[in-house]
Amino acid sequence: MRGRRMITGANPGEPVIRTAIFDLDGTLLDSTPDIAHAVNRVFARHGLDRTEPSLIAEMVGNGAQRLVGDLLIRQRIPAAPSDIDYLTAAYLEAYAEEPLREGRLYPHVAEDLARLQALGWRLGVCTNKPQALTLSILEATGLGSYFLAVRGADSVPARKPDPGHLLAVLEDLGGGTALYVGDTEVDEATAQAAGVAFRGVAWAAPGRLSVPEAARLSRIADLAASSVA
Ligand SMILES: O=C(O)COP(=O)(O)O
Repeated sequence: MRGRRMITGANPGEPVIRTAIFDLDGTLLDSTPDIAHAVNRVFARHGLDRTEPSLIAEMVGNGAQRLVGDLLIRQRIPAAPSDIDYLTAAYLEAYAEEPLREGRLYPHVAEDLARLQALGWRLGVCTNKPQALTLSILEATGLGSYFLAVRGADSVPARKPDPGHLLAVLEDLGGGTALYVGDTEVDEATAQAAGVAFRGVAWAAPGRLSVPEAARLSRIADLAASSVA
């Protein structure tokens, strides 16, 4: 064991899990204000409607392209794939200018990741954000050093809910048994398809998870206490 403290499973003989992979938006970081700011800025430039951040929070999780496409559908704007490509590129460019404007880590995230790391956990990120933006945000929030593997949507052949996305992060971490921690149905479906145990966070937006509230993590550090699948 690499950690200073021995973690034992609930029942003797059950495997002890010390690998955790995290979703980013809505799980580690409340990025809704920054996503909303960037996408609304670009939409306004093209005479399109503004969308309330609270509604955007319900739509994030399937990547930038899908968010832009879904916002256009909501506004009943017929758009060719090339229009969606163009607006997505403009949105991501605007976002990259201010990767951390008003976005904030959820309470205790940094200290809890530090605790898991100190206990010898291998930690990774599996997000549908683009890789470069993900790395900028991890650096800006000071979380970068906790993760041994990070994969954004454009660093794999197919993004979440394709199980290959999560499994690529797990392979980067050396394989074995892991937990995936997320806040949306996309994360839940990805974990299920990959055969990885899932933990939902207590601060997920209403209606996005089927995991009962009582079974959700109220703190990330709670993973250390329930590390058996
Ligand atoms: O959809 C996105 O842009 C990112 O979402 P995720 O970090 O929850 O995967």
